[in-house]
Amino acid sequence: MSATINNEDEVTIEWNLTTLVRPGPIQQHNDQTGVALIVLNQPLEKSLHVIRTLWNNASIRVAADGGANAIYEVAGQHGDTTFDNLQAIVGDLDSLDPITQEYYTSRTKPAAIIRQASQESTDFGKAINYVRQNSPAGPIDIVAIGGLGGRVDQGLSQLHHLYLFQKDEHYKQGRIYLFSGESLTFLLKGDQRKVHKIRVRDEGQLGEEDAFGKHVGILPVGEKSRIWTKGLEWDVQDWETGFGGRVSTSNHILPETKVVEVRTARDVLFTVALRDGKESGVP
Ligand SMILES: Nc1ncnc2c1ncn2[C@@H]1O[C@H](COP(=O)(O)OP(=O)(O)OP(=O)(O)O)[C@@H](O)[C@H]1O
Ligand SMILES: Cc1ncc(C[n+]2csc(CCO)c2C)c(N)n1
Repeated sequence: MSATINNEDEVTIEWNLTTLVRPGPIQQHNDQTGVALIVLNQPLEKSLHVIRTLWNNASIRVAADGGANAIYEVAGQHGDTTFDNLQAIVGDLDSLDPITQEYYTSRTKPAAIIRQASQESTDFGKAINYVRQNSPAGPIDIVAIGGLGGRVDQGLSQLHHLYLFQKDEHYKQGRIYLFSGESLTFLLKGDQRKVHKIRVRDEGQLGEEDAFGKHVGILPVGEKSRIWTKGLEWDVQDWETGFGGRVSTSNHILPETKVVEVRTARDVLFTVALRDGKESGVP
């Protein structure tokens, strides 16, 4: 996942989504392997299969406060040791269950308990800062396991964190992906000279091997934008989008598309569905 300058005017930003969700090392934007995982406090059982893959692919694994309860409830308390190598629990710790804390601090490699009492930032924010301060090899991409189906303020705040922690136009501090049950969401930095090339299928991949479904949304959450797309059923050119105006939801990746291309004047959220087994992955 990298950025290359094509000519004076055009920059390609590559997003290799397929490496995130298949077993094996993940290639990051800076060509290093590994990714940091942050677990938020949302039910995990519906997407446990993908979460296990993400967990095994990660090099740093952190729970934001009550996120540790969520992993204990789906695994530890049932004798499933998949998540026992949790590295740290970070937050104000008002949600951390004492049984969860006892469990993760008594593993062979105990989790660190990092209490930050501030009531001015969320546990998600504290966890992002912790990861960024504890990645010795430099900037690291983060996958946050959340869920937008809980409280609306918390759900919108999860999206807000994608903006808050990715102010740099070149994602110099690392990219952040939000995995929320049925979809993967990330921030496309706005600049008409940038082409975001989003790989959703590998070359030669057959439809039944697809990790992603066909549904795509492009959401101008912060401000209005103009967008251009290639590879979707309803491609648009210089299309104004804004809340209260038009937004692109339920667009479809075409069956022959391996890489979706998006240009956007301003920052927008791109969201792609995970294949759920019922969906074929092709329209
Ligand atoms: N009901 C919810 N709906 C959606 N996301 C949630 C919800 N509860 C918690 N989260 C997410 O999980 C993180 C850790 O949650 P935690 O268990 O500490 O809840 P909290 O103490 O209410 O969160 P915070 O203190 O960050 O507001 C939060 O920062 C938030 O991103
Ligand atoms: C205007 C304003 N609104 C809400 C909070 C409270 N708050 C913000 S983040 C957070 C969670 C800490 O874990 C809490 C309680 C505030 N400080 N300022």
